[in-house]
Amino acid sequence: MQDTQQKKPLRVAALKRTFRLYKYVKPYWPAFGLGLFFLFVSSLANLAFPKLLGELVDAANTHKIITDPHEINRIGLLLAGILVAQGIFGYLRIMLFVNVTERSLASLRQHIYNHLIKLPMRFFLSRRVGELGSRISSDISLLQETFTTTVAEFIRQLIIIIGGLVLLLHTSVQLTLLMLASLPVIMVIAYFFGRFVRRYSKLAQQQVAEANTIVEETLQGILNVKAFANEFFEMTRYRTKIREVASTGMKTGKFRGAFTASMILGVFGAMIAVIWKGALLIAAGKMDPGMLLSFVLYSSFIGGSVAGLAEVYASIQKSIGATEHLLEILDEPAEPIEETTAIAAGDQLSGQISFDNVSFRYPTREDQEVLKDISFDIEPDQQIALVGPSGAGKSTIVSLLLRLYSPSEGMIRFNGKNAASFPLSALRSQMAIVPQDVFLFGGTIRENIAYGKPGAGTAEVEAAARKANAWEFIERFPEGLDTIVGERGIQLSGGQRQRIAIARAVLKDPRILILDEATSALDSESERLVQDALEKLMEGRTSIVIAHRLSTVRQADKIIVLDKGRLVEEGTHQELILVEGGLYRNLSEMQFSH
Ligand SMILES: Nc1ncnc2c1ncn2[C@@H]1O[C@H](COP(=O)(O)OP(=O)(O)OP(=O)(O)O)[C@@H](O)[C@H]1O
Repeated sequence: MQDTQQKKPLRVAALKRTFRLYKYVKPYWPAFGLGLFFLFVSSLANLAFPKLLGELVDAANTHKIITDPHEINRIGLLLAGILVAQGIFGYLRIMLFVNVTERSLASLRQHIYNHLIKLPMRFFLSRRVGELGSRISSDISLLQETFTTTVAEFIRQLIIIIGGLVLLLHTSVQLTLLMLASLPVIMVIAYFFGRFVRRYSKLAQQQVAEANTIVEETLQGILNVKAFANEFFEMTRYRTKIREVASTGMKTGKFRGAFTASMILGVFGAMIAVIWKGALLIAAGKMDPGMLLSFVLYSSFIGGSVAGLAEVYASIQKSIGATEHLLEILDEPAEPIEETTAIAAGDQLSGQISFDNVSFRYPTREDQEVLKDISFDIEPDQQIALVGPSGAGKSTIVSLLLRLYSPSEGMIRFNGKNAASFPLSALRSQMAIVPQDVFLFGGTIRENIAYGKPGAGTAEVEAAARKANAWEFIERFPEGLDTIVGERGIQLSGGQRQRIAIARAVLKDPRILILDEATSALDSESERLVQDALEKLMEGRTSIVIAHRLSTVRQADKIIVLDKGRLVEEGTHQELILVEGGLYRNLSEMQFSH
């Protein structure tokens, strides 16, 4: 008892949350309403059948000698008319519902994606990409089924059950009561099995998502899978998950089967009892055979609807699960990102940056202080190098600059003003990053370069490619700028990918440039081309280089040396190389000693 009391408000709350999604249907109310009307009319027409069929039989029966075929023909024609009307209404209803569903789902999909892409990095740190992707596709497909079929079925069945019951009572109160006596049994069965079906369906959804994650992750990292000869390892991993999915599915099947079978047993049991009683009434002259026929047909309609209602119930349970997943995403607070058209004069970056006593912990690992009390100043157009052993916190500094995260303590300033006071999009649109492992989209070279400035024309893209020393290899491809780079750019070499990323940054023309130097050495020719392009790119803007090879930082205006999250040294190459026992000096000696 206590258990149900605790559960009830939760269920109602879940249902209420599901109804929040109905706002996506709202704009299409007229079509939806018309669909409901057709549904209503065709369900009512459905209810006329048993009555008319009963009358048809009685028309034949009461006029024992064939004297008046007229009445029989009239009823027959009426039945045919209703049948045709029902077909037309059914067609219109389905068409309207599908239209409404498709449009509202498109808007829901768009809405969820728009929201997802604006979520802060913190959200993505604790989720797996494959799982999110599968949620968007499978949960929405589930809702699609609910919107198109389930809702309509639910309404149709309710009309048939209520209308049917009224007509049953009208035909024979005694038989109706007999029929209704079976209802409590059916309801108990529905409640009991429905709970299990819901529990296992949710589990199954989660397991399918996990299995999909394996597929997506291994396909994305196919190179690693092959290089490590881990195909069989992955097959086993997948097999384990798939078996779990199958076994959960089969468990659900058992309950669903038992559920449906007991429903059918209950319904047909009641039916037999009714026919038996009806036959006795006919024998006693208290009922016409046509009436019994109507009664049985109504009862079977109602029985069918009650059984169908169970399916609908299970399906609604499933879509509540799906809705909860989707709402979880929608309820995450997004970053305040807006489309930047023009940047306000006050938000224009001069290139001056300072870190004032910044400390930072990643939200997913609160106990580890990754940056400790970091302070430094960068003047406009300076070249800064961030140096330090692996894990020192160099990339974290860059993430904070991009405001992917906010400092736990202290403040970052641009133009002397708190970074948090700038609109996020204005800030990010004035920075560009050339990352260590360049990410290219699967389209053409042109699309990948133009990513730095969506809508850029061919001339602009070409100029950027030339500046980035990328034009010489693009030109050699038969398709030029329209060469497809392959999934994630695998059809290009490392040096070529980097130059495309540089061209992208050239096109963006940022005030602040961030370079994460590649650790993997390129051949000397590519290296020279990349280095030359970078130097051109750094001119006339503030640039921050995460340097892995110290040979490239000698020209820097300032080198910031980090170690285990602390700023340990700061100065030019000339200054730092003289610090006895200094980290920079040690690192350089190590690099140049072999
Ligand atoms: N998303 C994250 N969540 C939790 N901890 C992180 C995250 N990213 C990095 N760290 C931790 O923060 C510390 C600093 O990492 P960071 O990537 O800034 O170092 P780095 O100096 O750039 O190293 P490398 O030269 O190897 O790229 C490391 O101890 C790392 O484990």
